Order: sequence, then C-alpha cells, then structure tokens
Amino acid sequence: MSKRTPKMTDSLDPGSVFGQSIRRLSPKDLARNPVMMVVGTGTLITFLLGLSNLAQGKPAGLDFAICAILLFTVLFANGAESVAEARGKAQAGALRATRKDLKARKLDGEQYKEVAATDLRRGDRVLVKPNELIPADGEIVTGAATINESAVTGESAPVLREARTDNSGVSAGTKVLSDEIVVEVTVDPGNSLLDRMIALVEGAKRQKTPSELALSVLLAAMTLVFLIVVVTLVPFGGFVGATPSFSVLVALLVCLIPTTIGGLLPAIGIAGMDRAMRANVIAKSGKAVEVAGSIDTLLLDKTGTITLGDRKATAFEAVQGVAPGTLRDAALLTSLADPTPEGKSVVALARDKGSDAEASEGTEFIEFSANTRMSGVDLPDGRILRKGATDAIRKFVTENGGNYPQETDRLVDRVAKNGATPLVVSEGNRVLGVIALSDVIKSGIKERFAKLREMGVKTVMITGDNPVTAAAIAAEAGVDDFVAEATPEQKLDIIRKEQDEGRMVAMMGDGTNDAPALAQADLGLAMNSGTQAAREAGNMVDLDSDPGKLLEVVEIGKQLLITRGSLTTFSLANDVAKYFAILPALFVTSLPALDALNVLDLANPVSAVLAATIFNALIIPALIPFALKGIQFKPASATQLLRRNLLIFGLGGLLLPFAAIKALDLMLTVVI
Ligand SMILES: Nc1ncnc2c1ncn2[C@@H]1O[C@H](COP(=O)(O)OP(=O)(O)OP(=O)(O)O)[C@@H](O)[C@H]1O
Ligand SMILES: [K+]
Ligand SMILES: [Mg+2]
Repeated sequence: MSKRTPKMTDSLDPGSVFGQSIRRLSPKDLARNPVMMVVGTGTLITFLLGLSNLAQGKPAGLDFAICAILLFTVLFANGAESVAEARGKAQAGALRATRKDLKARKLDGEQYKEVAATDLRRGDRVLVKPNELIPADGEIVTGAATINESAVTGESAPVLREARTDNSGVSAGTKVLSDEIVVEVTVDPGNSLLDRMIALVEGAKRQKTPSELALSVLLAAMTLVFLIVVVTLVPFGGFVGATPSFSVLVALLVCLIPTTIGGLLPAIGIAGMDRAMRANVIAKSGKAVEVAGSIDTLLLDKTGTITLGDRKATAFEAVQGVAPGTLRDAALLTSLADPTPEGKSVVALARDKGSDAEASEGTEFIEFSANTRMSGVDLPDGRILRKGATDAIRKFVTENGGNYPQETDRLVDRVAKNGATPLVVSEGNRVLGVIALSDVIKSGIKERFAKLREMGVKTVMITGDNPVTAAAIAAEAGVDDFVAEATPEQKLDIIRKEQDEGRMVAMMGDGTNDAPALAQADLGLAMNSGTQAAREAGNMVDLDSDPGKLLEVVEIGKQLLITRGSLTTFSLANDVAKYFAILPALFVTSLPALDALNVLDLANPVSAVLAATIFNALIIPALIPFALKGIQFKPASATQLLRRNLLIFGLGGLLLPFAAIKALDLMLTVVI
C-alpha cells in the first residue's frame, strides 16, 4: 500500500508549539478541561500566597516553587495538545499543498471561462483536459478518463474514473492522463474533506467524542471529590494541632487529581485522527475513529470491494434450441444503452463475435437499477429483451407466463462456480442463454480478513449477485459469511438487525446504492473513488479506495481506545504514591505516628512535597510520545488486551512514582 513519507517531526516548530501552550493558558481554554482548570487556579493562588507572605516579611520560597511547578504542569498539558495538533496540521497541509493555485475551466452551457479553483462552488461544472489537474473535489458527469491520483494517495499507477459508475469520484489536485471529462464540483471552497478534517484537528472546533466526554466527567468528579477531601483536611489538621501551609494543600490537591490523563486526553484523541490521516483515511469526526476500535461486524459488498469490480463479459452460453447468434445479438441490444462497465463489455464481446445488430428507431431502453437488477430494451417490433440477475429474470419470465428451463440453472451454475457473475438473457417470456461476467478478487484480501478475525471482527459479504457466485467468491476471499441476492433495503435491514443485537457494524462501499447502508452503519467507510452520495453518507473516506483499509482503521481505533485506557490506568495508579509522599509530610510534625506512612523515607516535608509535584508535572511530557504514537498494539481480543494493559500500566503506574519521587527527593536535598 502506498504511503506518503511522513515528515511530521521535521515540520514540528517548537516555537509555535510553545506559543500555543502559552495561549492555551487563557481561562476560556482552561475551562474546557476541569482538571487543568484546577491546576491553573492553584497556580494563581500559590502565586498570590507567595506575594502576601513576601509583603508580610514571611518566607515565600515554597509558595513560589509550588506555583512554578504547577504552571509547568499546565504548560506541559497544553504542550501535549499543541504537539498533537501541529502534527495533524502538517499532515493535512501536505495533502492540501497539492490543491493550491489550481485553475479551472468553468462551463456555462457550451462555453467555458477560466476561473481560479477557489471561485468554484458546489454544483459548478468544469471541463478538464488531458494532462491537467482536476481543480476541485467532484464527480465525473460526462466521459471517462485515466487519472493519476498520486497527489492524494501517493500511488502513481493510473486509475480509471467514469461518469455514471460507482467510480465517478475525483479529487482536487489529481491529474487527468487521458481523455476530456466534465466534472461536477461537489464541495464549496473550504468545505472539502481535508478542510473539515483540519477543522477537527484544530482545538477550538474540536468536539469531544461521547466516550471522551464520559471520561472527562469522571475525571471532573474525581477532582471534586479530592477537592472536598483536601478542604476537610484543614479543620482536621487544626484539630490535631497541625497547620499545613495553604500552598502545600494546593500541591497535595494537584497531586491527587488525575492531572496526567486530564492533560493527555485531548492529545490522544487528536493523535488518533492524525494516524487515520496518515493511513490516507479522512475521518469526519473523532467519534468515527473511536467507533472503529469497537467494531464487531464488517459488511462488504462484493463487486468493486472484494473483487476488482471491472467485470467483463467473457462468454455467451445459449440454451438448447437457441442459435448462438440470436443470444449474441439479443445480449448486444440489451446493452446498447447500458452505461455500466458490465453493459459496455457485453457490447464489446458481441461486436467481437461479429454482431452487427443496431437499435432501430423507437427502441425504448430500460436502465439497470439495483432494485430490478435487470436492464434491456423494448423494441418497436414488440420484442422485449432483458438481461439481469438469475432470480430477477426467472421472476420476469414466469410472471409473463413463460417457463424457466432447468438447463438455465446448469449454465448459471457453471459460470457461477468460477466466481463469475451470470446474467440471464431473455426475449419475451423465453430464456435465450447466459452471459458470463468475469471478475478478479483483489490480492491479499484473504490475509486481511484473517487478521480481522483474530481481532474478533466478523466479515460478511453482501451482494446482489446469485448465491453460487457469492459462495465461490466468499470461499476464495475467506469471509466468515455471505448474503446473496440482496437489495439495497436488505443491506440496510441486515445492518439494523446486527445493531439491534448489540453489535457495532462497519460498512465499506462505493456505490449510490450503498449510501443508505453507509449512513446507517456505525462506521461507514466510503471509497474516495465512489459516488458523491456514498462519500457523503460515510463518516470516513478512504483516499486509496482500498477495502483492505478497514483493517488499518480498526487497528487505529483499537489503538486509540487502548492508549486512552492504559494511560488512564497509569494516571490513577500514579496518584497513590504521591499520597504516600505528601500526607506524612503534611502532618509529621504534629502526628509523629504518621511517619510510619513515610515509606519512602523522604528527607523532609518540603522536599517531599516538591518531589511529588515535580514528578506530577514531568510525567506528562514523559508520556506524550505514548499518547501520540499510541501504545504498541497486537491483534488480540479485547479481554486479553485489557488484562495485559492492567498489569503493565496499573502495576507500572503504582511502582514507578515511588522510585521517581525518591530519586527527585534525593536530588532536591542536594540542591536545597
Ligand atoms: N448492467 C446490468 N444489467 C443487468 N443486470 C445487471 C447489470 N449489472 C449488474 N446486474 C445484475 O444485478 C446484480 C446486482 O448488481 P448490483 O451492482 O446492484 O450489485 P450489488 O448489490 O452492488 O452487489 P455487488 O456489488 O456485491 O455485486 C448483479 O449481480 C447482476 O446479476
Ligand atoms: K495528579
Ligand atoms: Mg456494488
């Protein structure tokens, strides 16, 4: 798979990250994060206490020291978010750079005039000639062309995009290689997928995802509980004759509240979207990435998703008593006005085999639809010719009083057993024979489905094709299950049923007939090559139009969830050690018995408090790489992963601070 070479770290500007972190100290920004709001308030309070002590000629060193450490705690948390944002923007910027300064030939009837791409609006039509760049995201409405999409996908092999097919979607900045096309612009300036993604990465516009929100509420609640605990310590302290300084109480509070995860939470979410973007997937919301991590069932359509989708007619098989020429000519006539790749290839094969049939005047064309699954012609001489899916033609023929010869099933089976799609051809209520449409399974797809299975994701192929073809392709591709002869409504019903049974469903698709399913699925991954309807319905778009991408998306989602879970565990476990460091320090002078709690044997109360708060601040930048890169991830079931992470991050989070705080305490005794 193609990847743009990542240059994220090169483009990280430390100056701007620092500037951002300072700007985020504004009360408005802090208010978005209750935990950091408390730390920010603590910074202010200890600063004022220091000033007041100074004014009264009392020692103020400890107040100012705590104030400085708390300030850095907030700055580090802000920095984590800024670094994550900067990476996302750099990535998006690299993609967006390709679409600067594009020119367009905007059509006005037959005429066109040259305009800047930035002046194009949704609904405008532009003419694009060979060797020119497509000026805006859109859909081909006339013509077909080979296109180099390397600007968007990094992959330079040309791809075919064609009007009125499921491959009509084109992107700004990609290059037309052959042929002239007319593209209908589908986005207003500033509203492209990329623009929307960048807006998501940028702090102000980012919405918290539901589980982020739930976790934030939990963290805020814990903060409140610890605030109450610390406040009640004051009268308690007074009762036993200890009067801890107010600054030390603030330090204690900050150490107890979940600052680590509170500080890293936004960065973890942004990093998830950034990782998706690096995999050439544009997520329309942070929630989409998160949902990807909890997918139970993946539904895929067959043609174009599991197979290459370039179905070509390879043979005509007439039933007994029908001359091969009759079938050939009928097949041709049913396809003359059929714009689908299938239809065109039938025309090509029939012409190849010497057919010179032409549509006479007054011929009525019946277009293919996903619901009828037939196409054809009503000729002026009264003949009614159809081609279509096996069950559709059987129904059509028998409803018109004809009989459906057994032999058809044999022909159909022979074609279908090889994984090809049989189209049955009929004249009136008589079956003429079968057209074989061959298709090829995409390479490497079986391995990917196997990996998804390891992660506990069930794959189901849903196709409008007949059961025999479906079974052949399903076996070859290694999907867990398949549904054949499905209409678009049935696709929707299957998704709803899975959802009603409590499963999270992902759907990949490219066609307009996939759009309802893409919208209904919890994760709708649309292919960028697909129709505008599909791209709009999904909550993610794959720029590479590669169905195997779902595997990566699921991994990215799982990694996001695991990273967040692990760092939360670590953060909460961490606070225990700080408790042991600070509590004895607070009361040891008045309650010598509390020295038993001083398991760390810290030098003195001042250094104990400072060591704990310094550790509390430093752990945030120390964990930024984990938050951004994500915790290492191997395919495994959720419970296995949970057990492993609880062990590492729970136990690690519990023990590490004891060692670190002791070390800091030793260093401080040298300095102080
Ligand atoms: N141009 C056509 N004319 C007549 N029948 C067609 C044509 N194209 C496809 N069919 C028939 O209609 C069936 C359904 O086609 P459709 O493209 O809706 O499939 P689908 O539901 O998207 O599933 P998949 O993409 O997995 O095949 C095909 O399997 C084929 O039998
Ligand atoms: K803390
Ligand atoms: Mg399809």
